[in-house]
Parts: sequence; structure tokens; C-alpha cells
Amino acid sequence: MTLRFGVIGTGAIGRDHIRRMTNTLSGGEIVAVTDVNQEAAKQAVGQFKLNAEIYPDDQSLVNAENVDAVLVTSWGPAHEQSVLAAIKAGKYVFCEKPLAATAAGCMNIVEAEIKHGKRLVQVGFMRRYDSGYVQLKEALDSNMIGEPLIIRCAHRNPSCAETYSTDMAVTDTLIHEIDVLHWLIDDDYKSVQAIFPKKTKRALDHLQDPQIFLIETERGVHIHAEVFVNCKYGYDIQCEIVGEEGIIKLPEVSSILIRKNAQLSKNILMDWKERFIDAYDKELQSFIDSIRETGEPSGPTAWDGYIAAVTADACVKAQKTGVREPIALKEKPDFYQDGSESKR
Ligand SMILES: NC(=O)C1=CN([C@@H]2O[C@H](COP(=O)(O)OP(=O)(O)OC[C@H]3O[C@@H](n4cnc5c(N)ncnc54)[C@H](O)[C@@H]3O)[C@@H](O)[C@H]2O)C=CC1
Ligand SMILES: O=C1[C@@H](O)[C@H](O)[C@@H](O)[C@H](O)[C@H]1O
Repeated sequence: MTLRFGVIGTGAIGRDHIRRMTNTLSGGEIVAVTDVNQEAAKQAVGQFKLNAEIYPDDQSLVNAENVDAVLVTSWGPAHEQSVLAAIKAGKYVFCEKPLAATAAGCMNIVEAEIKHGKRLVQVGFMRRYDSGYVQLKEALDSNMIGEPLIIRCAHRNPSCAETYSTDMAVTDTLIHEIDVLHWLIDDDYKSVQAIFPKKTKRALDHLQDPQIFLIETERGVHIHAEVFVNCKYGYDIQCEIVGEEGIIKLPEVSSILIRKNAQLSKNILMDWKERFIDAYDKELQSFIDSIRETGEPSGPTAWDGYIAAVTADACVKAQKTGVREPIALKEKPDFYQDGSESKR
């Protein structure tokens, strides 16, 4: 059975997912698209020569009879409405981060999914499918370095849009570390403090860049997470975990060694799309395969989306107060106990 997808939002990542669904993955096809900018939807259909209907809005697309699953790749604040509509219609839904713009919105989705009685939702936290992070997870799960104690990580972009604001360093960027780190060490976050170091001359007046987040987990692991979105030199993701018996580090992206002009060098990527291209392929292929094989998605859950939203709220509050802020999650419902962030 081919899974027939409707896409809500045909911007940058919407088109990237349409491309991989059409040219790279198997078992899925795009049969419907919509965008508030209808011209963008038409362009996407033309660009990828899709045999797909263009719908005027998310509701009509979700309710189309030939749509089995929905890809939500619109702006963050629009996600909740589309995901809730998909659940109401009993359709599978792959939603790019954030699951919803607020923790309350994520909880609405969690409650709707529980009421439906079966998992329908997967959140686009693709780093869990990146081979480097998977290797870190395997090392931790096999107790290779003993108990994790300290994590140092960095999320660096060469530059950002003028509209990128200080809180987006959390909601748009750090959100990936927030998701992947608690999954890696199988721990819950307890508190966070935000620190603003000297600002780069490349950041516009309204933006604090870089930023540092000091996060503590329930088991006492200390995380030092840097977000630097005008670092100029490249798109660079770093993660090092210090354990009782040793240290593990995310591998560098594979690149040829260049000997030239008396220098030995390697290239650094400039674009997130290339850095995580395999992870995006794997997360969507896994979404398709698990639904076809088991009738439910197996990747990051709506509860993971809720954890990320609560943690992001605390990080944004910490940016404003300058003091350590608590991160308080509700109790995890039984429905999600066997979810993708299962215990080590
Ligand atoms: N997992 C990842 O690494 C990434 C995730 N994202 C997430 O994907 C989402 C989209 O990001 P981009 O593609 O970069 O943004 P974008 O601005 O390029 O595209 C968003 C598109 O959604 C459309 N749109 C907005 N509201 C809509 C609505 N209510 N109904 C239908 N269409 C609507 C816009 O017209 C636009 O074409 C964001 O939530 C972003 O955080 C984006 C980049 C990478
Ligand atoms: O999700 C993403 C973007 O929205 C965000 O702006 C980038 O900082 C991230 O690295 C990318 O993965």
C-alpha cells in the first residue's frame, strides 16, 4: 500500500520533503498540497511535476478522501490547528518542529491523540536518525563511558534572517538539542539558566548572538549548549559527552582532505539541509515504513513535542530573567510509555 500524502506548507522544508518523497524514498506519494500562498503551492506542483490536487486550506486537504497522511511544514504557529484537524479526521501526521507554538498547544494534541486511542503523530526531530547521534546513543546505551556527567554542545549557523529574534535561538534552533539530548541520556530536564556573552558585531541590534544555555537534568548532568547563528564560518553541530569512564564526541562530517597552497584542510558545510540530509531521509522513510508495517508511526511522539515545548518555554523565560528557571513537566501518560524516547 502506498501512503498518500497531503503537504501543508510548500516553503523551504516542505519542498525538500516533497523532493525526497518523490525522488528518493519509497512507499509514499504526494497527492495533495496547500499553502496560504497558493502561488507557492502551484510552483511546488510544477517544480516536482506532481500529480497532486491544490487545496485552498489545511482543513479541506486533511479531509480529502485520498489523503492517508499529512505533512505539516507550514510556519510554527499554524501547526497546532493542522495537526488537530488531522487527528480529528483519523489521518497520520508528520509535523515539523515545533509541534505547536506553546506547551498548552502541544498538550491539546497529546490529549486529542490519546482520545483517538492510537498513535498518529510523529514530530520532525530528525537528529535521532543522524548516524552520528545514533552512534552516541548506542555507546551510551551499552554503558561504554559509564554514567554521563557533562555535555558540551554547539549549534552554529553561518548567518540568519533579519527576522530571526533572540527567543528564536531557543524555539527554532536550540529546540533540536533540547530534543536529542534527553533522548540520548534518557534523563529529564530540571532547570536552565541563559547567559549572554559578548555579542558578535554580525548580529543585528535586536538579536543577542551568541547565547549559552546551562541546563541541569534530574540526575545531575550539566549541559553547556551554545547557540551562535552568525558564526560566519559554516553550519556546525558539535556534541561531546563526558562520562565516568570516558568521553564520546559526535563525528565530524565526512569530507575529503585537501592539500593545497601549503595547507592541509577539510570543507565545512554551510547549510542545515545538507548536514542532515540522510537523517531527513531516514525519519520520513521510517514514518512511512512503520505505518505500513505496524499501523502506527514509531518516531518522536507528540509527548516529545510537549517536552520540547515546556523546556523551550523555560529557556525563553531564562533569557529574560537571567536566573535559573525550573523546567516542570506533567507526568508522562501511559499511552506514551513505549514511545520512541524509551528508557535505557
Ligand atoms: N527539522 C528541521 O531541521 C527544520 C524544521 N523546520 C521547520 O519547518 C517549518 C517550516 O519552515 P520553512 O520551510 O523553513 O519555512 P518557510 O517560511 O520557507 O515555509 C513555510 C511555508 O508555510 C506556508 N504557510 C504558513 N502558514 C500556513 C498555513 N496556515 N497553511 C498553509 N501554509 C502555510 C508559508 O506560506 C510558506 O510557504 C517551521 O516550523 C520550521 O521550524 C524548518 C527547517 C528545518
Ligand atoms: O530547524 C532548523 C532551522 O529552522 C534553524 O533555523 C536552524 O538553526 C537549524 O539548524 C535547522 O535544523
